[in-house]
Amino acid sequence: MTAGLHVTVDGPPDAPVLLLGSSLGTTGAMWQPQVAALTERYRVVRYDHLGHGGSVVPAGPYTIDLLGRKVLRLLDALGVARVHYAGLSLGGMVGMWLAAHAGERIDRLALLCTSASLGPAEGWRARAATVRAGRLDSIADAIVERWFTPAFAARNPDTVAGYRSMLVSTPAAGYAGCCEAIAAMDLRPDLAAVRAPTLVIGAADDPATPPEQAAAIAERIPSARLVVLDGAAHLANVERPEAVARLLAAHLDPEGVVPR
Ligand SMILES: O=C(O)CC1=CCC(=O)O1
Repeated sequence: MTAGLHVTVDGPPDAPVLLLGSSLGTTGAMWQPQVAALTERYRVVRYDHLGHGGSVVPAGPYTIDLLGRKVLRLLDALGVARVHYAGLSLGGMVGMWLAAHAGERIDRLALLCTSASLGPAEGWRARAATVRAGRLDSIADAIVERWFTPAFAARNPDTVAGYRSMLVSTPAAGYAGCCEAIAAMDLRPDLAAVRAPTLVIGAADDPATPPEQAAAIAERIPSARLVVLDGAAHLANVERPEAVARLLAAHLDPEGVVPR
């Protein structure tokens, strides 16, 4: 645990740091499909959001600002001045906040299956209340159904079960606190301040943060490029592991060799 956040670090110690932020109800383990490819060139640091995985669990509600400031404290504690950052969904929301509010710390940015404003707020507050009442398990199937396409889920029942298990292991206060952060979030006015070269990845079959949300982010960030992946729902890095690894590698090092 560093600065209250659980981190997993892989890759060469002297390589540039790539910080990975995961989605609501997952941990840094969510990024496992990309770790082998990305550690060829980067020191890959995966952190668990506040209230998730092995990180500390304050009572909440949280805000995106609070989640972002925790990441800045993490970078300070790790002694890292500047990083590349890739985040999926909630991880992307924190990434937008970091790039807008601490742009000097973010080199290149990748935002996957995320949104700058994800209403309706009442829905997120109702989900937080359900989870605070101890009923995350009762809504887990409906949540996970949006993470994977039906075809992928039919072919990979064990993978889906593993992610469901990650979801229901999330501390209730942490999950609810992050739902409340999303309810209160509007990052749209911040996006014009993002200076980092940015890759925005949407997924054609993502019902949680549909590709229109990715397009809306890319329109507002001055140096953004948009890619929409087909054959994937919300956890596009799990359904399209090689495609996501290649897109990230090419974006982070445009002059470099893209992994096979
Ligand atoms: O799990 C969901 O409901 C979809 C989602 C929204 C933000 C996030 O990180 O995941």
